Amino acid sequence: MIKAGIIGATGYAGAELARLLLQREDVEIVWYGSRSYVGEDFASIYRNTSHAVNEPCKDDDMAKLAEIADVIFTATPQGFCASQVTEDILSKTKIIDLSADFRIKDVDIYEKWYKIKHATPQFIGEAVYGLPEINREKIKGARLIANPGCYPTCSFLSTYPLVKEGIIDPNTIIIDAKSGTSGAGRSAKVSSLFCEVNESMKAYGVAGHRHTPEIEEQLSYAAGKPVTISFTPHLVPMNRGILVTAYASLVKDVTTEEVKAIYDKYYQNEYFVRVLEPGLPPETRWVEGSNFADVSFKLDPRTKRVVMMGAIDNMVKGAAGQAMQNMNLLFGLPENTGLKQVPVFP
Ligand SMILES: NC(=O)C1=CN([C@@H]2O[C@H](COP(=O)(O)OP(=O)(O)OC[C@H]3O[C@@H](n4cnc5c(N)ncnc54)[C@H](OP(=O)(O)O)[C@@H]3O)[C@@H](O)[C@H]2O)C=CC1
Ligand SMILES: CC(=O)N[C@@H](CCC(=O)OP(=O)(O)O)C(=O)O
Repeated sequence: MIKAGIIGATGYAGAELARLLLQREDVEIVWYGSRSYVGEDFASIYRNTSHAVNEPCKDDDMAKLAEIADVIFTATPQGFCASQVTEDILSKTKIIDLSADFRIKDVDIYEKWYKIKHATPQFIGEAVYGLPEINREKIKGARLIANPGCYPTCSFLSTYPLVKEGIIDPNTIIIDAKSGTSGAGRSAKVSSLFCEVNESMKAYGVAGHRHTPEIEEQLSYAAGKPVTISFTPHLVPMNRGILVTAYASLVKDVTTEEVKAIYDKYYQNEYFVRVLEPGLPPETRWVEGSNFADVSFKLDPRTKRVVMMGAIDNMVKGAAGQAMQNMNLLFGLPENTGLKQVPVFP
């Protein structure tokens, strides 16, 4: 039995993780961590877990949790995990951090984009970027996993094969992304209110969203050289889902069949990445509630560009599902254990 603790269980990502972990016979959730609801029944906050959970929320004491948990998930705001982790904790348990604290290798870049001082930069080097499709072997032996951001997961999976194969000029990549409102978390903010979001759409974080350096870093590894991209996220009036439409200039003449063969080369053995027929646009509704990432592309000979597209559920492949995929790897289990859900529709 894997004993798992969730700090930040009362947030959207943490509660989604609890929902996924509760379906498993081989995992026991030993800690539902919270800031605001300590002592209150978790199932009274997330009533979808009534009859499945009979536990009060606990605090966010990572050191205490490390004494009893085989794995700790931190689904907490930026800065929390970095402020808590110690060598002692890492010697007793494994940490999967859903925040951005350990995703970016250059601490100066992290501090510049997140506008907070990193409390434990000594652990950044050993943290493994938890995108299993790319870093599977490294993840298996890690103590500290940096679970990727939702936009970076979808952006990277959509563009990676063509960057890796040198088919496109990576410095011409423009990523247009849309997210459902759950991506903004559960805490009260004017920008997340019903009347602010419903029946409207807007770009935000234009030319400055903090996921930009995370996407650039991962694409730079794939390209083998520094990559600078344009990334514009949009907030759309739906609960879940991320849709990416990315554009880049082709550097050689390629056919649709050749590009499809490249996507298949990288993803045909990936359970969670579904390469659609060329030109068939991914839709968020076909991945909702699942850990799947649907990707596709269309060549545009007129502009000599390719349009790369992807869809994920921000709460699952973009957060909790990917975290559980990483946990499976850490514990030597088949990667899709507990994650074979067919997407919900309608
Ligand atoms: N939502 C999403 O789609 C995704 C989120 N993430 C990341 O996951 C993390 C959680 O996001 P999300 O669930 O959306 O956020 P929420 O705002 O919904 O939840 C935040 C959680 O952290 C707790 N918390 C708040 N402040 C503190 C603090 N100072 N110290 C400790 N715990 C605290 C909250 O406790 P309480 O409410 O009990 O006070 C709550 O459980 C973030 O780092 C986010 O960037 C990553 C990918 C996707
Ligand atoms: C719609 C919305 O607001 N989305 C969030 C992304 C949340 C997330 O996954 O980002 P991190 O894990 O990197 O914090 C945002 O743009 O900040």
